[in-house]
Amino acid sequence: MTATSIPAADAAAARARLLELIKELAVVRGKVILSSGAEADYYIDLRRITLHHEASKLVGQVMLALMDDAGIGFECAGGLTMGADPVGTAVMHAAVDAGRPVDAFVVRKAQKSYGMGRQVEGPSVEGRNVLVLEDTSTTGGSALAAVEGVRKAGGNVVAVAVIVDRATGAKEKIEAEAGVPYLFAFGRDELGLG
Ligand SMILES: O=P(O)(O)OC[C@H]1O[C@H](OP(=O)(O)OP(=O)(O)O)[C@H](O)[C@@H]1O
Ligand SMILES: O=C(O)c1cc(=O)[nH]c(=O)[nH]1
Repeated sequence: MTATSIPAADAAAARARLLELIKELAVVRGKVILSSGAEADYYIDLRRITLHHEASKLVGQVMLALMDDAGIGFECAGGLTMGADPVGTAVMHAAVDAGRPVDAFVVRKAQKSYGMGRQVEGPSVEGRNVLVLEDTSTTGGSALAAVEGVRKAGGNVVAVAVIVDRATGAKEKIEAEAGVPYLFAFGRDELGLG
């Protein structure tokens, strides 16, 4: 299996169609309160994409191609529940379709106090190369919480990747605090939000 598992033309077509769908379905203009408590002029509701019958598969293909293009390999993919959950499973399915046994995982916001008492759910990430995913990032706080949870569980975080970057400092913060590369599939300029 070569590093690039999705043919370039297919990856480009998937990216173009996903961009169309994000613009059509996920971009909401108007005043909104964000997860951080800050106010913004627009919201990108990527749950309308990651849980969409057509877009979900494209998310997996686009994020896998993003990592392949950067030459970053990984064995597990996931992030902080819940925005990251369908991104992780989409990447898992795209990787498996390409013959690569990538597992997905979910980082709980708090460790479970009963049952297995885990914060990171799914096949173990211990000793494995882990890609931390998000649908989007503003302050980078959610992605950093996921990185912390994965590291506590013994995973080796190789990168953080998001579908849409809002250009609000998440890249700088994550790269400085987590010490791993931050990649994104689409910038806000491409969504007409620059
Ligand atoms: O970079 P940040 O400032 O952390 O903001 C980005 C986060 O905000 C949204 O999730 P939200 O916190 O609304 O929770 P949800 O995933 O449960 O919807 C989004 O899915 C990211 O996880
Ligand atoms: O910062 C956030 O809370 C946030 C921004 C955004 O565009 N989309 C989203 O789901 N969350």
